[in-house]
Amino acid sequence: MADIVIDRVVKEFGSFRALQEVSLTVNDGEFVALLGPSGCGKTTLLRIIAGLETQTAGRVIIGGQDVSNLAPRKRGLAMVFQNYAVFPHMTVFENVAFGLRMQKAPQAEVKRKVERAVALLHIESYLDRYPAKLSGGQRQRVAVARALAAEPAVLLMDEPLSNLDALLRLEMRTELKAVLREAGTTTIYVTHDQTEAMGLADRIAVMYGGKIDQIGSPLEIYATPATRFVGGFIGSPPMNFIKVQCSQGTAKIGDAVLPCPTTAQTLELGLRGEDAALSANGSGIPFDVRVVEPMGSHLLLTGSIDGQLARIVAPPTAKVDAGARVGLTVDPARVTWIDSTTGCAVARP
Ligand SMILES: Nc1ncnc2c1ncn2[C@@H]1O[C@H](COP(=O)(O)OP(=O)(O)OP(=O)(O)O)[C@@H](O)[C@H]1O
Repeated sequence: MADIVIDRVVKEFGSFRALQEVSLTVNDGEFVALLGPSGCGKTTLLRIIAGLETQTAGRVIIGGQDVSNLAPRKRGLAMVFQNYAVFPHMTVFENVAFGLRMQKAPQAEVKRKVERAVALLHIESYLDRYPAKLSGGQRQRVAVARALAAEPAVLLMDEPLSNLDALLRLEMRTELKAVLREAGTTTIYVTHDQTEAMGLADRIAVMYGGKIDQIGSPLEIYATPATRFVGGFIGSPPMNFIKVQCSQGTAKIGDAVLPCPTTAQTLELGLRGEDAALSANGSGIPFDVRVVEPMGSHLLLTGSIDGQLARIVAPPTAKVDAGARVGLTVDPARVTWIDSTTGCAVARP
């Protein structure tokens, strides 16, 4: 079993607390993405799991063994980091074969596994080259191939696709998911790209300010964000937050009436742009359209609801002009209610 338990891990750099009692369990064979904005502590947490950084408090347990104080190479894991460290004095073939050679794998097996990994990463034509003669993206692919070839039980990755162009990135993402699933590799993957996290991960841990704000499946964190931060960070366009007056369990916005929770003093309506529909007769929540952007698959409408910024997604052929006031209908079962004071979601009524 290669499950990973992160138990109340704290990391301080001088007086700055980069991680605040982070706990997380990654099941055997599971793919968990650590997602969050720059500086939220993703890389620090990954480096602590790898043993490249020492935690101030807390424990890391891999496959039932407390590895908190073990050297990185004794933790039985493979890593791919952003700076794609490859050995400059080795050819691509020898770089990719490195882990297998360390395992003393027979030559035929080394050849077979290297061939499979390089084919996957589309670097088979560079096998005899040295890293100095490769582009940054190619070197990054060598680093990923090297980690995959050794078929590790645990794989840690920090933005491994960040230097690739958009199309290759999409292709690699799909391939990586297929390969890791097939191999049953337990993976922790750091990214600030929500599309990458949503596409790859079984579960996503959304981090903010040295803490995990929410952990859940991509659909869970999209449909039921636990905090204002998660709602605004996940989804495109980001969730809209509209301050509303709530009285006796109902909120009135224009001629729309929504049931609202009574457990919070001040509330914000969290509304996904794609969960609002243009009403046929202009009734519902009034939305003042300022800019219309035809995106091909949809129209992105930016404007305001009750003077507050909102972005709404409309069908590509909808007839909407900048400057118009339109009405929006929403399904009360699809909105999120946020307690303005705490920034946390409260249960729908
Ligand atoms: N060696 C260090 N000394 C002091 N502060 C550090 C050190 N390493 C990281 N930090 C701080 O800890 C916080 C978390 O850094 P970390 O690199 O984990 O963030 P991140 O979420 O991975 O960001 P990015 O996506 O930009 O890499 C940041 O505020 C960073 O400035």
